[in-house]
Amino acid sequence: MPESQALYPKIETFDTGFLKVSDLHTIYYEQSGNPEGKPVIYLHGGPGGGTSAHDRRYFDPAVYRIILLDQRGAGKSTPTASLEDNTTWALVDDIEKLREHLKIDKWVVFGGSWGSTLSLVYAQEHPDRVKALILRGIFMLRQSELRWFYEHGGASNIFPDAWDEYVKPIPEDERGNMINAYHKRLTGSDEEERVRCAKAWSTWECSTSKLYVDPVEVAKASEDIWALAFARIECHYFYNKGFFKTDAHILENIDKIRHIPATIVQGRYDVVCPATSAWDLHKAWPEAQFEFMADAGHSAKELATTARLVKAADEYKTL
Ligand SMILES: CNCC(=O)c1nnc(C(C)(C)C)o1
Repeated sequence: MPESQALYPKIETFDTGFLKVSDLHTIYYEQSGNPEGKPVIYLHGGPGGGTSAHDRRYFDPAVYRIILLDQRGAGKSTPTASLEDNTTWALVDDIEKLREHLKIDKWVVFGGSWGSTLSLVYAQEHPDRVKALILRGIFMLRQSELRWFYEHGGASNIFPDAWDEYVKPIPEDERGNMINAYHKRLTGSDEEERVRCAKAWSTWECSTSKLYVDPVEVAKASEDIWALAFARIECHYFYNKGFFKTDAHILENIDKIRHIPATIVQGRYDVVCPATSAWDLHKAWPEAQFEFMADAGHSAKELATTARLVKAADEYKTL
C-alpha cells in the first residue's frame, strides 16, 4: 500500500517514559519532534489500539513537541489488556496527569475513531487545556453507532463475507446481541476461547477500516497480544456504554467546546464509524472546520484523509 506523500518523515523519540497513574495502571508515553516546540497529544483509537511510530508523522517535527500516549491496558501500558479500573473518565484523568507531569499548559489534541471520542470528552472536561482539536472518523459511542457496526443489519450488509467470519465464534442463539456474547467470552476463564474471539473481533474491524482491505492492518488482528488488548478493551467500553450517563453525552455537552479551533475529517465511505455521526457533530458545531473525504473509508491511513489531517496540523502550527 502506498504511503501518503503528505506524511512527515520517520523520526525517533527524544524521550520515553512510564507514568504510574493508579495502584494498578502504568501508562507508556513518548515524545518526539521539537522538545521546545508546540505540544500536541495523539489519542489512539479502539479503545485498546495503542500507538505506533507512524502516529508521529502527522506533525511537523521542527514545530511540534509530539506526545503519544498508550491508554490503560493498550500498547506498552501495563497491565496489558486489563479492564480493571479502565473507564473513559480514568483515561481523561490520565491525560491530565501526563500533561502536568510534562509541565504542559495547553496542547493541540488529535484523535481518530475512539481517539475522537476521547478527544471530545477530554476537551469538554478541560476546555482551558485545549488549543485546538483535530478529529477523524467520528465516533460518539451512541447505541445506534454500536448497533450499526457490531450487530447484524448495518455494516454486515457491506461486508457480508467478513461478517460471516466475525460471527463464527458465537453460537447462533446468541448472535442477536453480539456485544454481550463477545463480552462473555472475552472476559471468560477459557484462554483459548478468549484469544480466538479476540482475533475474530479484531479481524472484523481491521478488515473493514479501509476502502481496499489492507493486509498489513488485517495481519495485526492475528497477533495475540494486540488482539486481546484491542478486543477486550473495546468490548468492555461498549458493553458499559462508554461509561456515559446519557447516550448523547458528547452532543449534549458540545457548547463547552464550540469556541475551540477544530477540524473534523470524515471518510465518506467509513463503514466502521459511518458519516452520520460526523454530520451530527458538524450540525451541532458549525464553527468547526468540516470535510468529507470522497475517496476514503475509516482509517487515518487513507491517502486523502492523511493529507487532510496533516494540513490541519500544519494550520494549527501558528496557534
Ligand atoms: C470504534 N472503534 C474503532 C476504532 O477506534 C479503531 N481504532 N483503530 C482501528 C483499526 C485498528 C481497525 C484501524 O479502529
